[in-house]
Amino acid sequence: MSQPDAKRSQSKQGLGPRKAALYLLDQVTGQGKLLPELIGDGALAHLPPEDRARAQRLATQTLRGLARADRMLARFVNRTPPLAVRNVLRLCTVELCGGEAAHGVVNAGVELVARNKRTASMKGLVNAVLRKVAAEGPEGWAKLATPRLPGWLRDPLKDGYGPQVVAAMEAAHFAGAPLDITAKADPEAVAKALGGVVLATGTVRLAEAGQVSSLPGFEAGDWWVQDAAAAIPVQILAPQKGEAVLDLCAAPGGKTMQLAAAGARVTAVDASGGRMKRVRENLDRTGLAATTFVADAFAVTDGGFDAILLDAPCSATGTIRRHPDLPYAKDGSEFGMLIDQQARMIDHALGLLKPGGRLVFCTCSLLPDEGEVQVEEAVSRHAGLTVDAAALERPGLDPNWRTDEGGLRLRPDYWADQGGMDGFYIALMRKPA
Ligand SMILES: C[S@@+](CC[C@H](N)C(=O)[O-])C[C@H]1O[C@@H](n2cnc3c(N)ncnc32)[C@H](O)[C@@H]1O
Repeated sequence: MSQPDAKRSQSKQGLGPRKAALYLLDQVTGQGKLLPELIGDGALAHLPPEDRARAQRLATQTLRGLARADRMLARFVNRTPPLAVRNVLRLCTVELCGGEAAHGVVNAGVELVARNKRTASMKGLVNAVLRKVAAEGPEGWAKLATPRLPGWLRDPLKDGYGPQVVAAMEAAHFAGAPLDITAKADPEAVAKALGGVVLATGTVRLAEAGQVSSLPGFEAGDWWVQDAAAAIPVQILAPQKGEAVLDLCAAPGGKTMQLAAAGARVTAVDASGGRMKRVRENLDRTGLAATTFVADAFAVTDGGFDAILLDAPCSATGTIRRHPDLPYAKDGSEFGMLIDQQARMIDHALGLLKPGGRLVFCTCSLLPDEGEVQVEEAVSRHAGLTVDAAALERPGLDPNWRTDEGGLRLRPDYWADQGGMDGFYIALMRKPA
């Protein structure tokens, strides 16, 4: 077969997207890589747009259902096969149990294993196992337990919240997430144009999204994608027109745009040049203004800001609904470094505030050590520093979400009947005048 013919035949069988999805799965589960990194590095660049979207969807769905797929496969496989074969079985199990036609999926699974010299000898096993999975189908799948988080994350979360809350978080992770949007000016008008609903905090939510860049108002810069929880830190900071606000870890810029849209004079800093490029593109698209710098936060020495937003680098464990790769790519070994860096960033940010200035510290983490504990400890390190719990009295923010030290704890299992929200921690601190 000539090369173009071979490509056409692969695409017809759906092998191209599945092969690419498998590459992503192997890299996440075997090499600890994150999907956005892999995709950013061009892992899917060789595919046409439709196949690219399908590959990404397959990898994401497989990771979201991975623990459940393993549970089903354990009934039909005696000895754990090598990772490359296991991932073919997982991918096909998720497809079969999602209602895909058995014939095509089983054939594709066998073909994928057969094409690889290292796994070809296992095609008989794959065929036999996938036929059994196909017989179970969506009904058998629905009877299995909700996928659990791996122990490195489940254990600290159980310590922080108890087993019932962790189970509710896991159910929210498994349910996935809708598309959330922040309107530059008019949420009602954006919701009407996109067929979405306006949530109590002002975020526009769409149940079905499709291609984001082709939605009405994207090109015109009327809105940007931002989880409902991620939109709350700037609401709590409540930037005023003309205030000098520093966004210390700004990329890709969702919060920078909120600050600019409120009329603040925004300085946006991020250590990553590549990510800061996205901030500039986002500002250009939305016609909003901010001064941008690529710099380490600790290298920023010009202070006197009215307010600072510190959306600190963290474990990102609050974003698993949207990033099911995270539990499999990470292992918790970064926690200590991140917690130490967050504390130092809080101290540095306080030095850049004018007397009486406000600092919002937030992380998209579920770990109290990256939230509640950071603020408690900051207050004990800095005489006169206060936490302003009154700043949390805002539309849509349930008083039950408040924490003892005066912050706000958001969890993926909140608003479960409306599609959930990312996990976040947010607190507004005031420097003494
Ligand atoms: C949670 S993300 C920020 C998200 C952003 N605020 C938004 O709403 O779009 C954390 C950011 O911190 C940046 N970062 C990590 N270490 C940094 C440092 N030492 N100085 C400045 N930025 C840093 C990362 O590049 C990343 O973009």
